[in-house]
Amino acid sequence: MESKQLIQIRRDLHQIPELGFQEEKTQKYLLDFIEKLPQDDLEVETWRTGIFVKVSGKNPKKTIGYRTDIDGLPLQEETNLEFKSLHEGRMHACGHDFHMTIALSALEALANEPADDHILFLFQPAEEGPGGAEPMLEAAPMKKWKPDVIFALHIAPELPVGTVSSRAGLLFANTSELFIDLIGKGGHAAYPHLTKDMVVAASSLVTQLQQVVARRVDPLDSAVITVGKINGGTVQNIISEHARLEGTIRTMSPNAMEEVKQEIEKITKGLEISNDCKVSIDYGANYYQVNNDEKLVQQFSQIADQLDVTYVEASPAMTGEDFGYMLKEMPGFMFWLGVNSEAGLHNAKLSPDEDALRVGSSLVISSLKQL
Ligand SMILES: CC(=O)N[C@@H](CCC[C@H](N)C(=O)O)C(=O)O
Repeated sequence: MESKQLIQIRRDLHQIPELGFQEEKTQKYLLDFIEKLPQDDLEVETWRTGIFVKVSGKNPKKTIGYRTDIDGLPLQEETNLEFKSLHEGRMHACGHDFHMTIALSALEALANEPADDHILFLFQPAEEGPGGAEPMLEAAPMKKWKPDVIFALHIAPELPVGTVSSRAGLLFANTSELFIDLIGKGGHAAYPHLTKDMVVAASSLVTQLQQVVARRVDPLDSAVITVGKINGGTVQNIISEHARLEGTIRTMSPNAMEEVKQEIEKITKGLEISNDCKVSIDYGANYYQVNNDEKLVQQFSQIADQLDVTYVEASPAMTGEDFGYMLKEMPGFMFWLGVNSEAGLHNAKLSPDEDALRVGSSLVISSLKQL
């Protein structure tokens, strides 16, 4: 696909970001594109707001899967791009517009000239939440066309264009969302002794949660607890009877995740006693770690080399990806694609360099033909 078309597709998709399992316009855009491709070797099935596309191989010995995520984030874009998001409070701030464009360009190349092996493209909803990969694995088309190996990419703002990065073994962390509600007793700001102030309890809880990471997790292992949002109270002179924390937990092993959760439960039990309140915890969506297959990563690094793309050994990251569930079921890998943006992932000013589309596209097409 020409650079001009890659850029146009990316910009079209950038303008219509939608949240997990609400990607109706995105699905329609993708289906319209797929419908215009040569259909001889294609089979297409929709699943919720996602899509499976199988391209039959000429001399198949296996099926290679390629997955892209398709959802956006609940974030108001703050770039001045002429093609900025048309959806208020929604943004492709995690690069899924890039991911989808590269998948479409690879699909077009394969539909025009099928590889030897069967190729299965997965356009997966809800990566940012509540998680589309795990239920998509149970979908009938996945059972029917189950890949032998599978791979995916993620943009990396901190890497220059022309660079990719990956590693054998653990690439992305285990994640769990964290929602904590605290219920006490509200009242007049001047009579705190007659209330159970949940703003004070929530503040203390945020600090105590950081102690789990600093004092409960083995320093040679690692974990993150981030509280991204706190809600509580109505006005300045009313003591709040309710507060809510929203956050995420990240660990390098499923065991560490269980340990962190047990510690959080102990702390909240203590908080109930010391603040005379009720605390409830909801762990929301949980993602399994991304574990890359050593042999496939090595093959991929050689393909990058052939295309004069610089391959850099990655360190494990605390980002999460529900693609980890797919890698639990079949061998494969994920890699970072350098897109050189000063603003990082989940930042309202993220602006990846569109030259990376060409690099990603040629790498994915070559990998689909050679793995
Ligand atoms: C690549 C990336 O940024 N992924 C997200 C996955 C979100 C998982 C879930 N909603 C959570 O917040 O735990 C990430 O935040 O790492």
